[in-house]
Amino acid sequence: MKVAKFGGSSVASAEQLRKVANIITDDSDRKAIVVSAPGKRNEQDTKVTDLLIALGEAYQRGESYEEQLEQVVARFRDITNELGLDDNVLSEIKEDVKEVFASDYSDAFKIDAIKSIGEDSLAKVLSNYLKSLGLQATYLNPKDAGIYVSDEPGSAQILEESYQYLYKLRDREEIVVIPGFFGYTKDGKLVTFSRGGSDITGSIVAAGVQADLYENFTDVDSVYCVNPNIVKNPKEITSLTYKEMRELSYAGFSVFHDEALIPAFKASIPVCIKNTNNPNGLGTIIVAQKETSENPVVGIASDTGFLSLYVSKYLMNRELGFGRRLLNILEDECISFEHTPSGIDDLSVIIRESQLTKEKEQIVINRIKNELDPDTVYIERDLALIMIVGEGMDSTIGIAEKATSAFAKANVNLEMINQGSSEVSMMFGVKASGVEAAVKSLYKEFFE
Ligand SMILES: Nc1ncnc2c1ncn2[C@@H]1O[C@H](COP(=O)(O)OP(=O)(O)O)[C@@H](O)[C@H]1O
Ligand SMILES: N[C@@H](CC(=O)OP(=O)(O)O)C(=O)O
Repeated sequence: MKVAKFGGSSVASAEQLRKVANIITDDSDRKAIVVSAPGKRNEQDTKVTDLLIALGEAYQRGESYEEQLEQVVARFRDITNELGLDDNVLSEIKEDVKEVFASDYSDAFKIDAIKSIGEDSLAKVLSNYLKSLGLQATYLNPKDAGIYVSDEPGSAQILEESYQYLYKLRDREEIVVIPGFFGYTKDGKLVTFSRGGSDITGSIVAAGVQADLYENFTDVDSVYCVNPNIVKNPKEITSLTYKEMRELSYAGFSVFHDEALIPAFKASIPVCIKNTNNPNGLGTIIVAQKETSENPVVGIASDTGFLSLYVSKYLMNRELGFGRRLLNILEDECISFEHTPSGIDDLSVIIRESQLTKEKEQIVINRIKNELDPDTVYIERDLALIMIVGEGMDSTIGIAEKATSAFAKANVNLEMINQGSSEVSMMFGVKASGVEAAVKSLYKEFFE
């Protein structure tokens, strides 16, 4: 049994859904289908999820959301009209929106319920389309599938008990079409995963049914060794390990959600990234172990939107608990952090900028000054992280030298270097303005 997940670009229009249906009918093992909301039909288009988020924000501002609602309905009307399907889903969307806003849930849960309408509606449309083609298919809501999650709106975590319910899907004769991106708490509240979370649903379903393969269909032929939006026509990756993909997707390979690997990894299920527009291509297979290749580096990922909280104090290393108290302040202020490179008398905390708003920044700085009495404390924003990844790196000499020389050739200053204890990756912090030049230079150094 295979689980096939189709991302937003694969379900963006009737034309794309015809391709999806062909892929499903091409392989009778593709019995569990997970779908995202319709994505962009072209560069200028807007993802349905982004339209729904705008609708929710208008509601929160107390403004009319009719325009956004009509845009969402129009996206589905185009699809149902072109595929010759009934348009019940259009009135259901309007009903769902009305019901959500009339509920007594808090705004956070209301927004999650609104965000989920894209996936939920598309899953209904796809199952209707498959049935119109004569296939035995059924829409299955995540609640009925048994996808139970924590009540953390916008960043749900799967509850382990879900897997026992999902296993029962193996007994179904028909193809089940499950909306990605969300699940339900045990007391029935709808909660979404973080953005891009339909990848997570696919992995959870694959682990639940103990699939032979989790196929993730997107709009590129494979995972490339660098973001194709930075380096044109980069080399393809034919295979990589879960650990390598986890590090690369954490550090910016948005082709696959960085939390989506965990369920498949735990259940030892291979993942294959394929292109809906070229489904017979080999794609990229993600497995537990692979043959070491002659190039110890498999990929170079980069992501912007980070900041560094820098604290220095003479004899910091002699002050027991200094680091813990600093991190406690962040925890108190509900700020998660990414990395903490440190020196003898100083400590940097790398944080995603979205975590530290300007108002929170002043609160944190004042608390550090009052509670830790540092010599200096300041925040440096507009940082980017670059990750060089490869299982073979830990036994290869000279990787750091090649990397630092690539930065020098690009005339990009290094703000930070951090070698992951796993030795599968090496991380560099640079100013966001230099990230593209640095990545291009690193690609030249390691892949050309
Ligand atoms: N290393 C990479 N390899 C392939 N694609 C990448 C990589 N890094 C970023 N991407 C981007 O990820 C996109 C696919 O992810 P996404 O937009 O989420 O697709 P989907 O709509 O299928 O979910 C590609 O179109 C590409 O622009
Ligand atoms: N539609 C949701 C979930 C998702 O996974 O989308 P996509 O498969 O298009 O990345 C989002 O935009 O976050």
